[in-house]
Amino acid sequence: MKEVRIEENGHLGPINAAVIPRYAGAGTYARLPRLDQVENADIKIIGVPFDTGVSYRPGARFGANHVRESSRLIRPYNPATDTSPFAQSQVVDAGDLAVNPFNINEAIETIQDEALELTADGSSLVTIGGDHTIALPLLRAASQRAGAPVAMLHFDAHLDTWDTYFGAEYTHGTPFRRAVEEGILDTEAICHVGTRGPLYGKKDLEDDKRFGFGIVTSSDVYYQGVREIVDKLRDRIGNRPLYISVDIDVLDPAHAPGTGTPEAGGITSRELLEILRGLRGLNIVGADIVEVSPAYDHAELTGVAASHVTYDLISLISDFRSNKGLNK
Ligand SMILES: N=C(N)NCCCC(=O)O
Ligand SMILES: [Zn+2]
Ligand SMILES: [Zn+2]
Repeated sequence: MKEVRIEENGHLGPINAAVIPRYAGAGTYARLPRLDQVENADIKIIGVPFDTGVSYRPGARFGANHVRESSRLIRPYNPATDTSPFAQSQVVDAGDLAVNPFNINEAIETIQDEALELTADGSSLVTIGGDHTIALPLLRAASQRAGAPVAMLHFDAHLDTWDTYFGAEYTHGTPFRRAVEEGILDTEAICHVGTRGPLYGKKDLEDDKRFGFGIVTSSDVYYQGVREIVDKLRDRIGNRPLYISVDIDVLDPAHAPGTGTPEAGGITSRELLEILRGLRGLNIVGADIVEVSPAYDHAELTGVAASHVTYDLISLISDFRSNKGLNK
C-alpha cells in the first residue's frame, strides 16, 4: 500500500486517515513519518523498551509500541491550544533504542549516549515507554545539551527520590535522587505533581524536601484546582530550560490501569492534560512518558491516555520551537 501523507508547511505529517484507514499498516506514533523518511527533524519521538529497573509489576518494555498502537486516532489539529504540531515542526518517530535488558548500567549509558547523538542537530526528544529508570540518562543528556542544570516537573504518584532498592542505585524508584546528587537538576525549580499513597516513612518526605523538591499532591490538585496550580508552577519555573517527566501512574488507576505500581486516588486524564496545556510558552527541552505496562491495560485506556499526553507535550514543544525560530 502506498503511503499517502498530510503535508503542511513543508513538513511531512501523518498518513492521511481519509485515504488509508487509520487502523491499516504498521504503526508509528500518530502515524508520523520515520526519521529516515525526512531530511531534517525538529522533534523526535523515541521508544525505550526497558523495564529492568522495576520494583513490582514488569512490562514497561512493551510500553512504547503500546502507545504507538493507541495513537492511531490522533488528528493533526489540537483545538485545546489552537495549534497544528505536525505542521509547525517536522515531527518524526525515530524508533526504539536498543538497550541491554540484562545490564542496567550499560542500558543507562546507551540511553544517555543515544539521546545526546539524536539531539546533536538541535532537535527535541520526546521519549515514550520504559520504566522510570530511564529518566536519569535522559535528564543527563538534556542538561548537557542545555549547558546547565534543568528545571523539572515530575508528574507521578511516587517521589522516585528513594535511595536504593536491594542495594541497587539505579532503579525506577531512585532516578531523581541520583539526578540531584549529580547536579543536573536546577533545584530552585523542581516539583512533583500528583503524588499520593503510602510511603516507607516520614523521612522520605524530609529527604525529598532537602533535595529541593516542591510537592503538589493529587489532593492539592483536587482542593486547589488546575488554574491555581498552573500559576504556582509557572512562577517557580520562569524561563528556565524545563524537562517534563510523566509517569503514567500519576493518573488514577481508573484512567490508567496499565502500569506497574498503581496507587488509588490519582488525578484524571483531563486534569493532567489541562495542567500540561497551562505550561504553554515554557522552554521545554525534553519530555518522557514512562511506566506504561500494556499487559495490565484494559481497552487501551492507558495507551490512549499516554498517547494524548504525548500529543499535548509535542504540541507545547512544537509551538515553542516554531515561535522561537528554533526549527530548520
Ligand atoms: N513507578 C515508579 N517509577 N516508582 C515506583 C516505586 C515504588 C516502590 O517500589 O516503592
Ligand atoms: Zn510512579
Ligand atoms: Zn515514577
